[in-house]
Amino acid sequence: MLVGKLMLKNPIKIYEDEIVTQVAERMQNYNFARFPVLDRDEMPVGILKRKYLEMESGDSDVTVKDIMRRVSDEEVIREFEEAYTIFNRAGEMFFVVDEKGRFKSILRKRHVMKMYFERLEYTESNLRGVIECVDTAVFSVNRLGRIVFINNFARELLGINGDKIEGMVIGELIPDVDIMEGIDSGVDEFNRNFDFNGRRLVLSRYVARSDGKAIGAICSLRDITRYNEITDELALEKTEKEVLKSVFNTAYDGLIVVDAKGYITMISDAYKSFLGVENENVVGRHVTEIIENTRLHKVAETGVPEVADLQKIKGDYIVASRIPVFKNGKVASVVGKIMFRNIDEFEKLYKKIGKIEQQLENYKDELSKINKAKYNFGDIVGRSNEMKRAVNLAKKAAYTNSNVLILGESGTGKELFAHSIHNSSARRNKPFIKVNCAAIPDDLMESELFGYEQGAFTGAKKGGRIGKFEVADQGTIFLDEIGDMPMHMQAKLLRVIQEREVERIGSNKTIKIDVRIIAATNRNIERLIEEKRFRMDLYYRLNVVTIEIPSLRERIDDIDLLCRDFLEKYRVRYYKKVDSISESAIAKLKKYPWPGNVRELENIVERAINILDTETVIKPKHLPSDVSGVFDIEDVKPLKDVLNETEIRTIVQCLEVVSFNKSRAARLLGVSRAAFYEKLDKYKIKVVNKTIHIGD
Ligand SMILES: Nc1ncnc2c1ncn2[C@@H]1O[C@H](COP(=O)(O)OP(=O)(O)OP(=O)(O)O)[C@@H](O)[C@H]1O
Repeated sequence: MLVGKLMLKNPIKIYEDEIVTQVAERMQNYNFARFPVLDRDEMPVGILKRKYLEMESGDSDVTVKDIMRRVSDEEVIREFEEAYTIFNRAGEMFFVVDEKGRFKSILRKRHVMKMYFERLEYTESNLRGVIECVDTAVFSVNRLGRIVFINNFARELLGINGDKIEGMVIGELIPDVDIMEGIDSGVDEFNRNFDFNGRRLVLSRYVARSDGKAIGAICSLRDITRYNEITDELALEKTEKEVLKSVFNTAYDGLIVVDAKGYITMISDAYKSFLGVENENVVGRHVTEIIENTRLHKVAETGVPEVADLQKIKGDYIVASRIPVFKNGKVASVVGKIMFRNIDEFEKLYKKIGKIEQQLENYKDELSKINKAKYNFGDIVGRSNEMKRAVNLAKKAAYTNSNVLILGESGTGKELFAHSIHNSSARRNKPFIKVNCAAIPDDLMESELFGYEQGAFTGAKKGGRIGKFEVADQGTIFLDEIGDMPMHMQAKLLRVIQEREVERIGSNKTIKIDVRIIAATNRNIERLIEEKRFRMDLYYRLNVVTIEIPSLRERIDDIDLLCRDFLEKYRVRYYKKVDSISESAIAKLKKYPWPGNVRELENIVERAINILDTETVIKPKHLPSDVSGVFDIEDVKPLKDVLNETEIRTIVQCLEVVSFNKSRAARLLGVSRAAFYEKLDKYKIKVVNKTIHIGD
């Protein structure tokens, strides 16, 4: 502050030659202790104390000069000097003079001090405000390391609060760092990193001095924990950007990125060379300058993606996709991609996809044919009461959703019933899945029925596999030979029936399923339960409806009907002229005990039709000798042939029973797999599409 600003506006002046009594009278109304005295050239000459004025009352010729004290040089100050310079001078009142030394006014030390103090106060409060506002922790300590001032940011960072912080020793708050170290040498210190309560802080210390001596320190602390994290993130982002850049440039197809206004920000080398601008710097140019018929800038405006759009560039059609990229709800950029450089390539691919789709449809058709039930109740031949009862019960069961258990000897038509029930039920248009429990090795049964996830076990197929229950969803699953199901699988099956959900092997997700179960067995299931080889609880779940199919022995009268049916079936199949079966042949058939039931009868009729030559009526001689009991001289065959025929028949029957599972057939026949294959080869027995062919 300059003196001129702080001096009195209207100073009182007394001249040295004035008569004291007159001056005393004039000064009566002014309550000042001292008055400035000037000569008549307006130059300061002395200081007159009021006390002296009052003491001189009667003498009329005493002048001011006689009683004043002479002014010293120290008491004179120029108007453009700094006012604080008076603090080091003696005296309370100072003469302010112009550059020629002429009196301008007076300056009182008290007044100047007050002004400076107010200004200091103002500055300090401003400073505190600023320090509170900065997002840096700031605190100051005295020489002893006690906190003098600390801003809120620092309190927060150091995790301290309360009024008593000022005065605390900083070394107790931050024990790991000696903030006062080297303070006496007056050295400032910058960016000392240290860890504090799991955060990374940076300390800077400025030494506060007075008269060249350290009197304390002002410190700032910055938390760079997040900064360090950001640095790491940035490094990662940089790597990702590099990867993106190289992907961009190695992509076979053309790639381009434009900003929200359509200016190119990235373009792949492949696209540049396609456009013939490989040697130009096109980044930063508007896309319309570089690409013919482009719509990238339009997509930037509309924000609507365009996929597989035809675009003509240099006379060629290309297929382009334009995908907008949004940031905060606005288009930030658009990525353009030429999917195929030439429409011919696209067409080729399109045709290829078309072919694959067609194949897929064919496979789907095949699959639904495989998963379809073939037979209906109309295919079940039988007039006997037992049979009629079984069919009626099956028809009633078809209308419900209940599980069905079909019991009957081998070849009695259990599968035929299962198909018919499904085809008459509301599920008829949904899958019918047959599982032969006897033909699946124990260790594969779970994956076969419930499927597995990719990587569930060594050898598991990529992508996993769907189980039969899932395939049968909404439809029917036919569990044939249920009596052969291993105990551990019975427990799992029971859970599926109760929970109505399956869990693939290797998965912890359950899949809801809606499947009707029809189970069948030719085994005496009650005995299996007694022998603890079949779970009673599962049995009760399955036999909600039990259909018992009579053996052929029990319905001998149906033999005529069945024979007529099979005759018709194989006559058509083999293009043979066959009229009928003779009464005597029927009589023979009715006497036979039929261990193989209807399947055996069907095989015998088929065989008979095959061996008919010119005759058109099947006679006893066309039946196997164990059926006909007829043994003519013509029937006598070399033992070798008989053995061969028996082997062929046994192998064929066995294969049929085990649903053509060769390993199981070999096991049942008690021969090694290799020996079984030799036999198949010897007799030229082949299994094609679940049908047995004998001969070349
Ligand atoms: N009542 C019937 N009417 C017409 N054909 C029948 C009849 N019963 C069985 N068949 C025929 O007999 C053959 C065997 O029938 P199916 O496979 O249904 O018997 P299955 O009891 O399931 O035998 P397995 O217990 O050996 O599996 C089939 O070709 C089937 O068409």
